[in-house]
Amino acid sequence: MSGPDLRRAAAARALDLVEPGMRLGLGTGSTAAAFVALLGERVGAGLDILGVPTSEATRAQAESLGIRLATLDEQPELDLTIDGADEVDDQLRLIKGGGAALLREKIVACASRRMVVIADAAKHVARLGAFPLPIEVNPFGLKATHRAVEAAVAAAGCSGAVRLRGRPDGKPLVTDGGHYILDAHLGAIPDPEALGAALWAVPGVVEHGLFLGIADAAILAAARDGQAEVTVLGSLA
Ligand SMILES: O=C(CO)[C@H](O)[C@H](O)COP(=O)(O)O
Repeated sequence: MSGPDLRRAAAARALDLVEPGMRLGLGTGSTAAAFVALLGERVGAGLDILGVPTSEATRAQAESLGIRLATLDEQPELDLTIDGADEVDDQLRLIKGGGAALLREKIVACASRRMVVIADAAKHVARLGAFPLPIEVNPFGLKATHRAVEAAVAAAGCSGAVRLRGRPDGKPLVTDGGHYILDAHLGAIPDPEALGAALWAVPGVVEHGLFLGIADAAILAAARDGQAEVTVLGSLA
């Protein structure tokens, strides 16, 4: 059972939540892409839904599959967002932004009545922080913001390096919104709420990848006896 099989199993369970006429937030990343691919098949078979993508990559994929799309300005209230995550804990707190789409992902998730995470069960952790926390920042005054983020991280009881995310050509990665990403390599985040609040207080921080109190449920797929076993954290109702 491979990673793509598990991602597809979680995505297939999420597809059961989709009803005709729904306005859907479409996440970003390989697991969200598995969901969009399955959704595209259903749309091809006649399902009518409206999607709001969380990145240009998801927009391109959904368009290629014939999924009807809108912007969040055209459709500011959504029924359901399905998205992946980099980590999820028992309280449905998430780290997101490994794919650099955290800003649009958080805006879209918060505009949705429900957000459901789909992921390989390996993303389910006892404590957040092994995955580097993405922090989206304005390019203006990067050095000052970088220092202030380091101080905020320390004030929230965390330690570790904060690094500017680069591209393979060595230049900084630029998000769909024209910002940079600082990745905080913390190992563990003892108090995610305190860290989120501390990061929010830093001028230049546009958004951080802690999704706290946003997800309603997580669909997690693990391999068991050669099959994908799906478990649910929270409620899908
Ligand atoms: O937050 C994200 C993108 O910004 C993704 O949802 C997250 O990185 C998980 O991606 P994948 O499903 O490829 O593991």
